Amino acid sequence: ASSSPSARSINIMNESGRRVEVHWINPDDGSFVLQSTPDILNGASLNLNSYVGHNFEVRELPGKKTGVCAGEDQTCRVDRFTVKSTHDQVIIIADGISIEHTDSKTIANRSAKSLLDNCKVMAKSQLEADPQSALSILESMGTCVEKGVALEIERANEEIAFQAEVRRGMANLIENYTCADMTLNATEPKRTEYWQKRKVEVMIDRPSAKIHVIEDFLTPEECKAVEEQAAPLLHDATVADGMGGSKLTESRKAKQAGIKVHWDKEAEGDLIASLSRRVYDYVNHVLPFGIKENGQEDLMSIQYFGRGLDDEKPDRYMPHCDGDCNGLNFRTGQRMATIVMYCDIPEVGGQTRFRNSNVHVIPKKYAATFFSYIDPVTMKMDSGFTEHSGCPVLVGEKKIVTQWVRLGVDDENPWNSFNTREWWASFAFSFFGPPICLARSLRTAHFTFSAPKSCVFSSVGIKYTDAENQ
Ligand SMILES: O=C(O)CCC(=O)C(=O)O
Ligand SMILES: [Fe+2]
Repeated sequence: ASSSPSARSINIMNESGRRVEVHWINPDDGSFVLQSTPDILNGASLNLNSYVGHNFEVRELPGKKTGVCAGEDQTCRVDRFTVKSTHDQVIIIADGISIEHTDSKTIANRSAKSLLDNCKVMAKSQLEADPQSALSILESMGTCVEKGVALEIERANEEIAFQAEVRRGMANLIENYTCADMTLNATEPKRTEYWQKRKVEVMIDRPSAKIHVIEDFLTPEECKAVEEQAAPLLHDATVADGMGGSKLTESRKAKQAGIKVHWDKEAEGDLIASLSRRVYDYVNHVLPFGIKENGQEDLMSIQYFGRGLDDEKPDRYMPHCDGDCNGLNFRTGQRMATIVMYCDIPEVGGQTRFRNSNVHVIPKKYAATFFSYIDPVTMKMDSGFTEHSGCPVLVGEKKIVTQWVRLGVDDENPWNSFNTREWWASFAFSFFGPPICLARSLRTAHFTFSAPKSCVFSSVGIKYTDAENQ
């Protein structure tokens, strides 16, 4: 039951000075069902598992010695509450059996108020001591509030960091189990919307992290067009080996090919151009950036081939973020959204998993997973909720088309003029080039141009990665 989205765990605290009991009010017939055995003594609390919208009645009980209640004319006082949709609800039964319904918002308000009250007291006593000191009082009031707020934020950040670490640790542990669990159902959406008559399942909707699954995003014909253009260009997905070349990587095992979009043929209905247009239309439907195709990366055809259930090194894409997911500021020209479109679905494996969000997408033919990792208001990047993986493909083939979407690119500043931080660092090094890189670039003469910039200087922690390899 606790997995139902309307399930809420509520904490009832008795601060009334009296003994009370709590009844659930059955909406069908209005009958009362006692929830508290034994009675809740003053100072005690009760934890209830309930659902949003459920109603409860709190009743004062007669004193054990006096045999009567403390209300007017010895009446037993009652109050009611309804379970709200907020999480961490705390019901406080206060003096006079009056119910205070608190949650994270009211608790925050309360702590803000007490912070301010403390500062006011300080200011007041300062003012009494020296009525002429208004300006300096204003200053110390400001400092007082600032200190208090900073302390609160620091505490909250510490808590967030702690929780994130626990969450990451658990996600690491369960990655392989969840990919291997073929009985695991696709995650239930938070809500369903429609876009151009297509069903959109909203999986998470945070300011800096959104994940949508869109049905029938592309057509069989569009898939075929991409596949045909990809066929002669397919190559192993690689990352730089740090020695001036590239190598196969454990983190990403698949074939891929960049798919150029012929925008000049858009007007005549070119399939790939109209698919690409739809991608940008969707991005602009979700994000307020007015993204254009100019300067963006090509579409990417990625193909995973199953080699059987006991393949020890199956095609897969290990957990990664497509752009920055460090919670820091967006950097111009970098990726901030992705659409993964599913053309061919494997028989076993190949789910797209967002392990930190517990979002598990079982690909459907012609559907797409959209995710964005930027808060368009603060321009801060996601802090890991959109980290994702393509689970091992064991039986059958998985063919997807991915568009990594950047912000801040145009014809004059195309995506490959930005590249990553690491690229710039190693590019700078390529002019001075430590001996090992120079030697390498001489040895592989035909790679002289590209070799130096792929040098890895692990001793100084600089690594070359190109956009494709993220
Ligand atoms: O294969 C998948 O489901 C995920 C692909 C992916 O992560 C990407 O294309 O960036
Ligand atoms: Fe990815």
